[in-house]
Amino acid sequence: MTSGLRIRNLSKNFGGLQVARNITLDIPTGARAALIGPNGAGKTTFANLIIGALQPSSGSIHLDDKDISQLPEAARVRAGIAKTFQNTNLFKDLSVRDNIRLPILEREHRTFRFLERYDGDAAIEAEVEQLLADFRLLPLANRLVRSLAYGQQRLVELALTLSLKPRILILDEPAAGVPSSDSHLIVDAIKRLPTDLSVLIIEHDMKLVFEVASRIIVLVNGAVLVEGTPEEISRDLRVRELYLGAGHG
Ligand SMILES: Nc1ncnc2c1ncn2[C@@H]1O[C@H](COP(=O)(O)OP(=O)(O)OP(=O)(O)O)[C@@H](O)[C@H]1O
Repeated sequence: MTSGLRIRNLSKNFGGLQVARNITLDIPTGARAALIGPNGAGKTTFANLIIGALQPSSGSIHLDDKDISQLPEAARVRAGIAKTFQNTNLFKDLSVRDNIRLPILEREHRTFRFLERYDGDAAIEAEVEQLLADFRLLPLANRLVRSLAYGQQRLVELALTLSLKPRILILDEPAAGVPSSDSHLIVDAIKRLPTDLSVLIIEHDMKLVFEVASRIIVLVNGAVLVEGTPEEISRDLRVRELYLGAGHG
């Protein structure tokens, strides 16, 4: 049995436009992989194929030897594949703690009415407090999300995603919009993610990529140009050409 994500000959066409070309990749359990490439290379499309927001034109995706290629998005979340919540999913006028509690209640199929007091459940509350602690959010737990700095809001998104208990986590531009003075918050949080979680980071910020990734996949025109360790990638002449040329993505 192969543990982790196994992608074979994955292709996607939009009409005549081929945006994923025969992508073959393994993302083993515990991997810290980054997907980089110029604008329009197909990174978001690839992430959407993995989470099931898009169905492939051909090829397969296996998670621990289970073929998930045809599963819809919700079933893939249940199988353990999650992409970070986007800022728009946060309830800005609720506290950080309430925001983190909501997806856990939803996961546990508990009903929660906004205007009623939630009477608590020890196991759920313990999980909420653990996530707050894991993401160093305890000092901010009672603050309204609206009042947080953007980088702190992105940490709340990460904590929310972890409440889904994923096995594969896709971070789509986790530092986008975060001022460089706060990007260490994101880097530190990624470094502290559970070691048995596989992480795929799609990111334009090369400094962040080189700080957290142990494998880098370079996508160009929907195809894998090269895959390797950060050292191999930084030495690769084709990658250097790509990034020294115009259209740095
Ligand atoms: N739903 C769609 N229909 C048609 N073409 C699409 C669709 N979604 C994406 N594309 C095209 O697929 C190509 C890859 O886009 P994609 O957004 O995946 O690239 P990307 O590498 O994520 O780019 P960026 O770094 O700019 O976010 C682009 O040419 C884009 O215009």
